[in-house]
Amino acid sequence: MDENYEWVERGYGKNSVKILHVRREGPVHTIKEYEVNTQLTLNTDKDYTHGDNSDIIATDSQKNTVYILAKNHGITSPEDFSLLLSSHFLSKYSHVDRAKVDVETYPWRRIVMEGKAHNHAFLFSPEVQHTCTVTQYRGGKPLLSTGLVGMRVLKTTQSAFVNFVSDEFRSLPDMEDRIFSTVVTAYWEYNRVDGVDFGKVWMTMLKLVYDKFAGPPDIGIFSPSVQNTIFLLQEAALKVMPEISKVQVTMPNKHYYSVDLSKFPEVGSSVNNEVFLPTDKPAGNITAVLGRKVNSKL
Ligand SMILES: O=c1[nH]c(=O)c2[nH]c(=O)[nH]c2[nH]1
Repeated sequence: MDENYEWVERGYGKNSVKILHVRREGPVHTIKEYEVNTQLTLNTDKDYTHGDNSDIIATDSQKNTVYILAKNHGITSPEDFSLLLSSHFLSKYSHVDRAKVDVETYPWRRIVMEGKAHNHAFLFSPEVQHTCTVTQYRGGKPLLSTGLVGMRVLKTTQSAFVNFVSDEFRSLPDMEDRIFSTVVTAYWEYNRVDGVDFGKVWMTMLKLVYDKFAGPPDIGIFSPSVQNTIFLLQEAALKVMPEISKVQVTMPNKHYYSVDLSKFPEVGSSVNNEVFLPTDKPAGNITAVLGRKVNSKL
């Protein structure tokens, strides 16, 4: 390669390897459906610079690896499966410098009929997506991040937005009681992967989203802003899950504006707290990453 150039990024793999794994324990079956991306970075660049393929682990072989490891080891969680794949690629091929694996899960849920869980029938339940990414360098610890993605929620009260900057650009009135709707996305990084129950962490994060967005079923929880709700969720997540090092939460503010019906005499009241205009775009884009301080004891 010309001495004026250097690699900024390099790697190759198979994207969107679709797999359904069925675990059969007598009549009770359990399924996992995933889309897996693999990416390997080699310690040589001769494949790119010289057309020398002798070190290439074909993307087709990477795809086969996904199926073979699933068959031989089973699948418990996307995190465990990604870790299995990344460590396999590094231990099997000594010329692989970095392995990266992404998993997107398909949200199947066991069907429950009259309170009884079905043995082998499932419902596609796309309320919330579970994703994860593992990046592992040779000789290094795997860096694992999990995503809780696309969870659309709405509440009709216990949300306000007042006392923000008032200047010549402001048209929004103070809102003491408004609709709050968002699509929650949370990504969190683990500070360790050994002995972690990833399924339990996932369920805990889901419960915290309910706790901090919705609150108790009868009275809810007050939100003075999307920013504050994001922080309360992040703080609670770091508090109750020591295995998490940082958490990014994004909550686009999907606005619902009260329709102005004040000019219509046939509408008895000038107050309208029933009819709203859903406004998906533009949406407020509110996000933050909260991490632990270096040397933090918590
Ligand atoms: O919770 C909110 N935060 C904002 O920053 C903002 N900006 C806005 O127009 N509405 C809202 N709501």
